[in-house]
Amino acid sequence: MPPVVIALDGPSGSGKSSTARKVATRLGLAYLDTGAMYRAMTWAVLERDVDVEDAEAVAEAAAEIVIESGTDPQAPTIIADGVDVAGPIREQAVTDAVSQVSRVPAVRERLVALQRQTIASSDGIVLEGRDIGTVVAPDAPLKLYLVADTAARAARRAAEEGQAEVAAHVEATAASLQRRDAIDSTRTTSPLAKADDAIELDTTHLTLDEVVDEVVRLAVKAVPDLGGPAS
Ligand SMILES: Nc1ncnc2c1ncn2[C@@H]1O[C@H](COP(=O)(O)OP(=O)(O)OP(=O)(O)O)[C@@H](O)[C@H]1O
Ligand SMILES: Nc1ccn([C@H]2C[C@H](O)[C@@H](COP(=O)(O)O)O2)c(=O)n1
Repeated sequence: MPPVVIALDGPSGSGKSSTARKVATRLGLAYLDTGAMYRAMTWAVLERDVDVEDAEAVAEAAAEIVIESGTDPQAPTIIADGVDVAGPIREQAVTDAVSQVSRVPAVRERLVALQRQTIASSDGIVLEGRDIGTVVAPDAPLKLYLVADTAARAARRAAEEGQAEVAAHVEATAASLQRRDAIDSTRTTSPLAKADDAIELDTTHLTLDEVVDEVVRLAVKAVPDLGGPAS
C-alpha cells in the first residue's frame, strides 16, 4: 500500500502550515511544509547573489543547492546547503523573492522530486503548499483547499508578528499576500490552483481548532484506518 497523503493547498496565509502540523500530530503522520522548501531554495539563491529575475541563472544555481527537510510535525526542520535556515527563510527578503524563484520550472522539478521521495519514504504524511493536490500527489485520498478573506489573513499574520494594532503594517501585509498570490496563481508551471476533487474550506470565520477538527473528520472519513487510537 502506498503511504496515505493528505494534501493541503491554498493561498498565502490561509492557515495551511498551522492546520497541517496539528492534523499530522493528531493522526500520527509526518508533515512536509513545501513552502519552506521553496523559501530555502530562495535563501540559497540570494546567498549566491543571483538575480531572481534571471530564470536561467536561478535554474543553474538551483541545480547545485541541497535542500533537506525534517518531517516531525512537532519539530519540523529545513536545511539549505548544510545551514539551518528555519529563521532566515521567514525574513522579508526571502518572502519578497520566493514567488519569482518558485516559477522557474527547473526549481519546481527538483523540489517536486524531493517531495515525492519524502512521501515514498514516509508511513503517511500531510503535505501543504500550492500544487500538492494538482501535481505532487494527484492521487491523494484527501485534498483540501483552504481559503480566507485577505483581511483575515493579513490580520492573523500581523498578530503573529505582534503588529496587529499597526494599521500600516496590516495593510502592507495584505498587499504582500496579494502580490504573492497573483504571481503564484498565474505562473505557467503548476500554478496555485484548487484540484477538481479538492474540498474547499473557508476558514475566515473559523478558529484554528475548528479547522483542525474538520480536517481530521474528513481525513478519517476518507481513510478509515486513520481513526485509530492516535487520533
Ligand atoms: N483558523 C484560524 N483562525 C485564526 N488564526 C489562524 C487560523 N489559521 C491560521 N491562523 C493563524 O494565521 C497565521 C497564518 O497561518 P499559517 O502560517 O498556518 O498560514 P499558511 O497558509 O501556511 O501561510 P503561508 O502560505 O504564508 O506559509 C498564523 O499565525 C496562524 O496561527
Ligand atoms: N508547493 C508550493 C509551495 C510554495 N510555493 C511557493 C509560492 C509561495 O509564495 C512560496 C512560499 O510559500 P509559503 O511559505 O508562503 O507557503 O513558495 C510553491 O510555488 N509551491
